[in-house]
Order: sequence, then C-alpha cells, then structure tokens
Amino acid sequence: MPPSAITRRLSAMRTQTPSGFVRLGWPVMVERPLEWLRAQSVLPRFYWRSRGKDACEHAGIGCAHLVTATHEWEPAASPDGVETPRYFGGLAFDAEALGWPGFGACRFVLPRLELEHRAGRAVLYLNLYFDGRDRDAELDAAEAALNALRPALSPAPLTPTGFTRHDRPSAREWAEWITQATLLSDQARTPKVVLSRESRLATAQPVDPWILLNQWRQLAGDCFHFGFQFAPEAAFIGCSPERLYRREGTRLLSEALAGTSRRDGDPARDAALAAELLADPKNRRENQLVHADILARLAPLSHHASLAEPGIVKLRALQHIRRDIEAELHPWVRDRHLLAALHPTPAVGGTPRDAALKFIRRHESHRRGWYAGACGMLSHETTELTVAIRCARVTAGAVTLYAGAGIVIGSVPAAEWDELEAKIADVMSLLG
Ligand SMILES: C=C(O[C@H]1C=CC=C(C(=O)O)[C@@H]1O)C(=O)O
Ligand SMILES: [Mg+2]
Repeated sequence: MPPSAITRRLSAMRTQTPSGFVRLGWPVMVERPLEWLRAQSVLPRFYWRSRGKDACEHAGIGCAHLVTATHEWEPAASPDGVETPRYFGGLAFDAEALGWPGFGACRFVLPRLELEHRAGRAVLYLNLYFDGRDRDAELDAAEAALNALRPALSPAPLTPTGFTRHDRPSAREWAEWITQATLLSDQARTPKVVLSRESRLATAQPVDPWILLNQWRQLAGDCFHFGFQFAPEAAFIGCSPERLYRREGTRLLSEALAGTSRRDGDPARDAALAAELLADPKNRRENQLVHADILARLAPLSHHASLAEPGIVKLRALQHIRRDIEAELHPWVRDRHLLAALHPTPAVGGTPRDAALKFIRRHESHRRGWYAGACGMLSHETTELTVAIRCARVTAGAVTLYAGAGIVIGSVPAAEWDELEAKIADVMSLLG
C-alpha cells in the first residue's frame, strides 16, 4: 500500500485541476525488481537496465501514456519542472516489414507504476498524465493500479523443458546467401549486409520470460538487460552488449560494436584471439563500416564527434571489437532526429542502409520484428537505447532466438554460421 501522504494527494487532486505530468514516489522494500515484476498481473510489463555495474534497474507496469511514433513525442515537463516522464519501449528493425503482432513499429510507454532500484534502494513511482484526459478517470485509473499491486515473489528456477529446434534459414540457404552477398557485383552495391537467422525452439511447457531473463542476465554482466511484454501471448527479452546511443542533454555517446571471435578459457590463448581479432581484415572491415556510417550521420547533428581507438569487449562466449564515439549535439537535436539518423546501424542492417535493407527483405523469410531494433528509455534529460540483439521472443509454445552476422568481403559461410551459434550460446545453455 502507498503511504497515506500519497493517497491524500490523490484525493486532493479530485478537487483541483491538475495538468501535464505528475509523478508521485515513495520508498518501498523490494530487493529484486524482476521478482516484483513477475508477481504483477497488469500489462504491459517491462524491465530495463542499462550497461555498467552502477546502472539502475527499472521495472514498469501499466500504461499512463503511449507513444507510437517518435516524431510525435515531445518530452513533457511536470508543472514544477523537476520531474519529467520516462518512457520505456522500442522500435522494430524495419517499419516496412513488421511481423510480431502487438509490438508494432514503435511503442514507448510511460508506465503507470515504475519501480526504480539503485544501490540496494527501491522507489515506486505513480505516474499521472492529465493532458487531454478526464481528471477523475485518470485518478481512478491510478488508484486501480495501486489496488492491483502484488508483493514480489521469491526467485524461482526455470522449469526444465525439452524443445525441438527449427532454423530459418537452414545452413544450406545461409551458405547461398553469403555467397550471393559476397559476389563482386553485390559487394559494389552493398559492401556490408547483416544477415540473420531465427531459431524457433518449440517447447513442451511454457517458459516464463522473466525467470529466463533473470538467469540470462547473470551470464551477461557487461550488457543491457531488457524485457517487454505488451500482451499475455508474447514477451521480448534480451541481454545486448551494444549501445545505440546514450544522450545526456546535448552530450551523446554511441559506439561501433562489430567484429567477433570466440573466447578461450586459457588467458594467453584468449588474449591471442583478441589480438587476432583486432588485426583481422574481415572483422576490421565489419567494424569500420559501422563507425564510418555513424560518424557521417552524426556530422550534421553535432559540433564535433570523436572516435576512440579500437577496444575489445569480452562476453562469456565471445569477444567483439568496439570503438566508442562521443559527440556534442546541436541544441535543436531531439531523439527523433537521432533515431532517424542512427537506426538501424550497419552493425545490424548494413551499408548503404537502403541497399542492405533491400537485400535483407529479399532473402530473409522470417520477420525480425524487434530483433535488431532499438529499445530502452527515453526522457527529456537522458535517453539510452540498446541495439536489440542477443534476444528472444517468448510465446506460449516457443522460445525464438535471433542472431545475425555482418557479411563483408572475406566472409566464409561456415564461419559465419558458427558465429551465429556463439551468439545464442548463453541463452541456449539455460534452456538445456
Ligand atoms: C547482429 C548481431 O551482432 C552484431 C553485433 C556485434 C557483432 C556483429 C558481427 O560481428 O557480425 C554483428 O554486427 C547479433 O548478435 O545478432
Ligand atoms: Mg561478424
């Protein structure tokens, strides 16, 4: 139950004319936001945690305001100018080839209730949005959300479930695509195209997406962790190492994360693999095409942008080349400009963007939906979005995994197929 000061404020609002955005928060005793989220029956439900060991966890339920097109979104400020709303959601990879019922091209939600967990302390926020609304209906909806709150559950293990696996494309089709994409004629048109595979694991018993996410994130330390469930039938979860961008006011952080090799348990061999990766022409090309594109697209939006030296990101089963990008944006730049410029980057689409999208639409028979899209949190002060890779769609009868690989000159079908396997290794190890 919320403290009486909160219920009193809600009652007082019934005799006032509140406007805009109002956020009421109070401390709560919640240790594990995912277990709190799993207990709630209200949809949508979602979870977001940025990369980095000090990142805050966000869990949200219900919807106080929905944005389905980022060009419509103008960040509202509360009347006191202190609190601004935070929206959680994402974009599909390709708005012209959606698939995935219920997700749509763009869906960002201002949660009705938002749990924020930072450094062991949790605060629950109730969000109210009065613009264009009937005051009493908005207050009724807020009170109903509070009455529907349930206490957190205890951590639960993943129920073991057998599955049968079906890949689209098959290894043979994949080899044909790679051959096609690396033909000289296609290389001239699309020097890089990121091709992907859908692996559908049909399960005998339903898998709880939040239990799966909870275990998955423990294998994926230095990653963004996310989950979105808009309707009972389907949830989208994942642990991605890649930042699309983080914007703090006019300061922008982005990165080129592309180029992959496996890891080795022996530290000396692991370091040798990293050195080989940094020196390998095919992997360097994959990465180079990403940072060149991001820098070119940021140029009209920023005063200056800088590119860091290549570094290695070590994940549990693989390592990637990463080059950090930093820019100072012009003051007129909004998230809608950044999204239009940066999404999809050549780390998941290819380059040039339109030619790569055409190649993907022509060859891939599965729908990417939100795989390779962008997801995270939007707000007036800070926006942070991850590139939605290393992810799964969980439905009643299946867990469907997605993985892609950047195809450039020098790509070998069998090696790229192995790269797809390595990219789903963490979640596969949990499903047994
Ligand atoms: C497209 C994916 O990974 C991208 C990110 C890092 C490395 C990549 C690569 O080396 O091919 C991909 O560009 C995916 O995991 O589905
Ligand atoms: Mg690659």
